[in-house]
Amino acid sequence: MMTVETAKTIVAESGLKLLESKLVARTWGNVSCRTGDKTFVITPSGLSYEQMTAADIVVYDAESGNWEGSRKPSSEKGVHAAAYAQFPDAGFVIHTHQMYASAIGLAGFDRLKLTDEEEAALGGIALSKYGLPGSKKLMKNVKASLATGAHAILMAQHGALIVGKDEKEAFERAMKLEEVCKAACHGQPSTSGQPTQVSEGSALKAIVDSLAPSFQYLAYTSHPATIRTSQASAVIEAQLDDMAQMIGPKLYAVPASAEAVGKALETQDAVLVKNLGAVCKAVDKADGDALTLLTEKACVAYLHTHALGDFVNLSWLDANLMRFVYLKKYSKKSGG
Ligand SMILES: O=C(CO)[C@@H](O)[C@@H](O)COP(=O)(O)O
Repeated sequence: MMTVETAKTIVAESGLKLLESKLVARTWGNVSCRTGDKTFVITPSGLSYEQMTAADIVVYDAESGNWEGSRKPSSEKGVHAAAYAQFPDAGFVIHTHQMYASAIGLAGFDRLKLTDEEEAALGGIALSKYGLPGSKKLMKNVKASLATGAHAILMAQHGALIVGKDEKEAFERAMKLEEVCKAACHGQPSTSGQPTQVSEGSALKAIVDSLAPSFQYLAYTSHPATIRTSQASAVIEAQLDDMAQMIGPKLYAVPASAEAVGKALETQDAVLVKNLGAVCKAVDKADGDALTLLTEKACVAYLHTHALGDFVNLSWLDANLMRFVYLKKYSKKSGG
């Protein structure tokens, strides 16, 4: 078993790897490494990965529920503990909000056709029922899925939990999971059977440039899924936790004019711009990058569930509760 200090260093570095590989946005997701039969080290709750160091990593005792560290442990420590309890040989656990696994976690899981090699590489795959992030209900549902023997869990309407014997295996499984889910995802506009008008990036940029003086920071994206969704619907509802939290219960599409986009951004943090993509109102580049990634993911998820005719919107209460908690609490944590 590696030393606690070594484990803390690996976990801090893995958090940044999670962000850089776009398996998460902002401070979502979490990483842990086993240090004993009932103990592991885990990332703190709500801290940005760019500034995270080994000193921020928390030592958690799953038996007593006690923890040591200068920061509170991840709110998802329960699902990590469940993974280590289920698999004695588990050495590393990551929770992601990865795009395509999140889409398949919404719909189409029963249509996944994995080869024997893919199934073996993942260590088995299962879909767990929904529970609010950090809740006992979520932990119970993930625990039930882990009990099937699967090491890759799609957490419905949330993300994924991946278990490995070490960091290398856990990350390889996360990337393999994204690969097989992307292949099965209908959120790629080209598979939606309709032509996608590739945006005139300059038209979107012209709108952003004209609005820039009125906002602290504007980010934008012309990801094909945002264009396709802007053409398909005037509003989409949150199907995934992190959209509800960082964008809100609804994402609206408005006409491609500076006036319409500017007006929408007075009350919304992200807006789809018809035929062009999406614009996000942020405090800085990191915030803007997170918002554009979540907007792209929400659109991929919408196109996927729309193609399968299987919408799974979050309940009004859950979506608004997560938005409230995010604005009042979680969004304030990033800097520690
Ligand atoms: O979605 C959430 C938090 O809202 C969690 O599942 C996770 O992604 C991030 O939680 P922590 O920052 O680790 O407490």
